Amino acid sequence: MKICMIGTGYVGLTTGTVLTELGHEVFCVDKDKDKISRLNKGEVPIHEPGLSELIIKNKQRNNLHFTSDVHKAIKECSILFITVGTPPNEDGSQNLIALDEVVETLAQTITAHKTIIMKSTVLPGTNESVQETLIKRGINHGLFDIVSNPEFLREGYAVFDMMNPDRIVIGSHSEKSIKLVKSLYRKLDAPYVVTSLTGAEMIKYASNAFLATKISFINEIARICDAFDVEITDVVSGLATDKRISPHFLKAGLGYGGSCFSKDLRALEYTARQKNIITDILISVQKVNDTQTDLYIKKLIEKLYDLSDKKITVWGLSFKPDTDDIRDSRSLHLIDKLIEKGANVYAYDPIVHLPSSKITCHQDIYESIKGSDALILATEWSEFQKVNWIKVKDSMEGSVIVDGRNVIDPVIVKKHGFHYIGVARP
Ligand SMILES: NC(=O)c1ccc[n+]([C@@H]2O[C@H](COP(=O)([O-])OP(=O)(O)OC[C@H]3O[C@@H](n4cnc5c(N)ncnc54)[C@H](O)[C@@H]3O)[C@@H](O)[C@H]2O)c1
Ligand SMILES: O=c1ccn([C@@H]2O[C@H](COP(=O)(O)OP(=O)(O)O[C@H]3O[C@H](CO)[C@@H](O)[C@H](O)[C@H]3O)[C@@H](O)[C@H]2O)c(=O)[nH]1
Repeated sequence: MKICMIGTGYVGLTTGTVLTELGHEVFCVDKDKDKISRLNKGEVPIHEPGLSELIIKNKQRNNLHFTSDVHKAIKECSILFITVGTPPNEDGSQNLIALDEVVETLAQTITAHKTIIMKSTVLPGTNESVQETLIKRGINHGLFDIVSNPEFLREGYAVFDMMNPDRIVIGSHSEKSIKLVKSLYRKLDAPYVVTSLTGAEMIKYASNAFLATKISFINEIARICDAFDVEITDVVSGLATDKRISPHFLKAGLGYGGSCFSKDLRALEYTARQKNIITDILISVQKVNDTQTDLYIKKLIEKLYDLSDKKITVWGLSFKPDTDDIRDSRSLHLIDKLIEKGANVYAYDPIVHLPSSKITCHQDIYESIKGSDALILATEWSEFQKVNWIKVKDSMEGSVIVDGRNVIDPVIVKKHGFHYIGVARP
């Protein structure tokens, strides 16, 4: 089947590429001409394990194309995916500028039947309003169907998650469209959840809200554990064996970052408020997350007394390992707070190099800790677990390590003379 992917970002590029792997022909479109030109030259604009290999393979097979000619791509294909960004506005509401642009393009272009599949995360009611707009703009109701097909991939595992989804959610009342979407994914082994347009939209928000709640829950429990000198990892082991709880998403740390959780929780809270629903749980989840980095700044101050003019090294800038994405990264929040306190911040990340005048970014991990008073591990790249701690200790001026992700073995670093501060790890 011929598919047009409108928006070639983390989701669009991965979805488009995986769909070619499933046997379809895909035209990935983006209004960012530079991105399209880089992709056509063979450059992959994002870091996502396994993605480049699949792009190269499917470009060679001539079933993956990159273009900025959206009108032509829409005309060419009867299946259109929408994968543009839906970032937050200041007040938490959803910024739909990109989606509105796409709808306008659709209104100008559609002359033959299209199945429009919404993969961008949009609030309940958005797909119905897209439908109404197209009709108002003169597109006959019989010329298109809208399906909500939210995406659940995690960055860093995007290809794996798309190939091995836990479920495929389809929101539609049209039997024909439901059949069509199922046929797109027929090679995947996953259960389908078929519901209404708004039902599918809501499933996406409820999933992210639940996952973020698990993280803030365990971070709150970690705060209590810390006060009682209880090891959080023991508590999690005890919780994880209960099948009703599950072992996943219970890693205490600096909190959740990334382009989705904070944005989606704020949008859900905002839209609920429009209906006079006060989302006490969602508000608390965000409050815990927003204050989580402060706890570790406080612990650092307790050790170093004053951060002004101290040299602090931060390892990890991306919001999680195996991605170059720094959107809402906890590491960057932490760095801002360190700078506010007068610290000189040095950083190292295996992929991300920030051209910032506020911090010094090193390309070599050992260079980054030379003369440092303290080291903070903010993102758990696997490289950090293989470092030579003797070399690190010799290079540093001080001996404090803040392990914001609980991945360093405290026994080993203490043996090398470090003062270890983990997340509820007495
Ligand atoms: N990133 C994730 O892990 C993830 C996972 C699931 C769902 N989502 C959702 O998917 C959507 C996309 O997220 P993303 O991270 O891929 O965003 P992104 O910012 O990486 O990519 C969006 C792309 O759309 C392009 N674009 C904007 N307006 C356009 C237009 N009018 N025509 C063509 N292209 C246009 C942008 O140039 C950009 O390349 C969001 O709604 C997000 O919430 C993201
Ligand atoms: O136990 C955990 C798990 C995650 N995190 C943090 O939570 C954030 C988000 O991690 P993760 O969910 O793995 O990455 P995302 O790529 O943001 O994926 C989330 O957001 C996507 C966008 O909506 C959804 O598609 C995914 O299902 C959902 O997991 C990161 O900062 C992690 O460090 C923790 O602190 N503790």
